[in-house]
Amino acid sequence: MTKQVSITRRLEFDAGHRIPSHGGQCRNLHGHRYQLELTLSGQVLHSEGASDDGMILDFGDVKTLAHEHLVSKWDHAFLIYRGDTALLNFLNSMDNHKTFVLDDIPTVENLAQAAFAMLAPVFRDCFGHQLYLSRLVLYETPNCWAEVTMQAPRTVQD
Ligand SMILES: Nc1nc2c(c(=O)[nH]1)N=C([C@H](O)[C@H](O)COP(=O)(O)OP(=O)(O)OP(=O)(O)O)CN2
Ligand SMILES: [Zn+2]
Repeated sequence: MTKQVSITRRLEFDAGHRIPSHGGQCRNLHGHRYQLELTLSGQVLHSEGASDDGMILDFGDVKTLAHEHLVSKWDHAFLIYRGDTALLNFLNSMDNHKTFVLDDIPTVENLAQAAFAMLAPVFRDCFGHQLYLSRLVLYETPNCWAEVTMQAPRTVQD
């Protein structure tokens, strides 16, 4: 059996959303402080004297990349389904409103999948390290979350 090593970095951001078809409270405009956990799996670098010796990827680089490719786009934005047209038209009528349009309703399941699609290519073998995004967990509240996992690509398994 092959040993697998992983690291996890947690990030947080605030965003607004609504689930337009929801039968309960969630159809109302509201927001969450989302918590994101990114787990990266791969080879631990052995390069004596290098800044990232002994690491899969420097936690600082995980944060920088996640911020650039996801958190900066979603933090303090309203995450809206493109089919939620009345609200989308209203948000578009506001000067410089930060709105992020999604192809699916912004449930935590769909947001986690969208985040995974945005981040997986960013971390795949980044900086020439053999690594990949193996798990993403998105907490909508302390009690509610969704998780996306991915098996090792062949190059990392072998
Ligand atoms: N499967 C899903 N169910 C619900 C989602 C979702 O994205 N996926 N979203 C919501 C609401 O938007 C909200 O995020 C959760 O609200 P709630 O159930 O009230 O969660 P709390 O943690 O605040 O509940 P407490 O009972 O106060 O702990 C609803 N459902
Ligand atoms: Zn919500």
